[in-house]
Amino acid sequence: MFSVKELVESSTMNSVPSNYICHKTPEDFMLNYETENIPTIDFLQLTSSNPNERSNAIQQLGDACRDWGFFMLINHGVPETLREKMVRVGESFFDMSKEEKMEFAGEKILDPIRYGTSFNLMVDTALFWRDYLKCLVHPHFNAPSKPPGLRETFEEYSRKGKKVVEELLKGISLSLGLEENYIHKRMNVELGSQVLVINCYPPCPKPELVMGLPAHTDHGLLTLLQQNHLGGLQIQHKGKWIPINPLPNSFLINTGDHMEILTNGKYKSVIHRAVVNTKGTRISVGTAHGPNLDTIVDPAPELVGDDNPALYRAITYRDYILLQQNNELDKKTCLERIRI
Ligand SMILES: O=C(O)CCC(=O)C(=O)O
Ligand SMILES: [Fe+2]
Repeated sequence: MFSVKELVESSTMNSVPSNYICHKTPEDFMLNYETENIPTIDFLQLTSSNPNERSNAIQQLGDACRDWGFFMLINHGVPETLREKMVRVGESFFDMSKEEKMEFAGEKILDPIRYGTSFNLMVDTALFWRDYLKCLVHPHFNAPSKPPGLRETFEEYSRKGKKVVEELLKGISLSLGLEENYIHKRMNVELGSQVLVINCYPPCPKPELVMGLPAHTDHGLLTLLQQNHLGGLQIQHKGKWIPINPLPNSFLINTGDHMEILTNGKYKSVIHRAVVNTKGTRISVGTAHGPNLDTIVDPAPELVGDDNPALYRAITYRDYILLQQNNELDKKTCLERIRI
C-alpha cells in the first residue's frame, strides 16, 4: 500500500499521478456560498431544565434534521483542549514510519483497527487523496498502542462524544413525537457501534483534479466531525455544494443513513464530500455513532402508515456496512440498494 502522505513526501510533485485523477462534471465545481442559514443547535438549550427553552431547541433540531441533515453544535461541553489533542495525536499517528503504521493495516472491513488509504482499494476505480485510521471504539474500545498518548486521548474523546450523541438522540426522538429513549432502545445504542476515523488529506498540487472523499452519505445515526485549521467539507443542499466553515469550537453533525431508514425518509442522510487544498495537511476527526452491529434496522412502525409506506427493507447494521464498503462510492447513496 502506498499512502498519499508517502507519495507527497517522496517527491516534489507538480502534478498528480493519473490513478488519482477523478472524473468531474461542471456541477461538481458549482459552489453555493450562502451559508448564513446553516442550522446551529445550542447543546445547553437542548439539555436545559427550562421546558420552554428545551422544547424550542428540540424543534430547531427536528427542523435541522428534516431540512438539512446537518447542523453545527455549539456549547457541547467537550473541552477544546481535548479536541485539539485529538487532532495532534491523529497527526502524530500519520507521522510514524510506514512500518509502524502498517502494523495497524487490518485486512477486513470490520477489523476493529484499520489504517489505510483512499476508500476501499478493492473497489476504487480512482484513488482518493486521503489516508485514514479507523477504530471501533464502542461497544469495545480498540485503538493502536502507539504513538504514546493516543489510546488515552481516543478513549476520553469517544466517551465524551457518545454522551453528546445520546442527548441528541433523545432530542431527535422527541422531535419525531416519540418517547425520549425511543431511538436509544430500538437501535440498542447501549451496545451501539461507534467508529472513530481520523482522515489525513496531505496538500495536493492540483486539488481540482482529485477528491479527498467523493460524494457519499455516512452509515449510522449521527456523525460528529471536527477538523484542524483547514476547511474542506462540503455538503449538498438543494442540489448545490456548500463549503462549510465551522463556528469556533463547534462540532459539525450530520444525520446518517440509519436515521433516514428509521424515520422512513423524514430525516434525510446528507450527501457530503471532502476536497483538498495546496496549502497544508488537513486533518478531520469523525465519529460515526450507529446501532449495535446485530440490530435489524427498518422504518419505525410509528412513522409508517397507509399513505406513508415503508421505503426501506430491513437489514442488520453489520450487513449494511458491508454493502456500503464493498461498493464503489459512486455519488449515489447506499440507501438506493435497500430501497423498496
Ligand atoms: O473530512 C471530512 O470533512 C469528511 C470526512 C467524511 O465524510 C467521512 O469520514 O465520512
Ligand atoms: Fe462522511
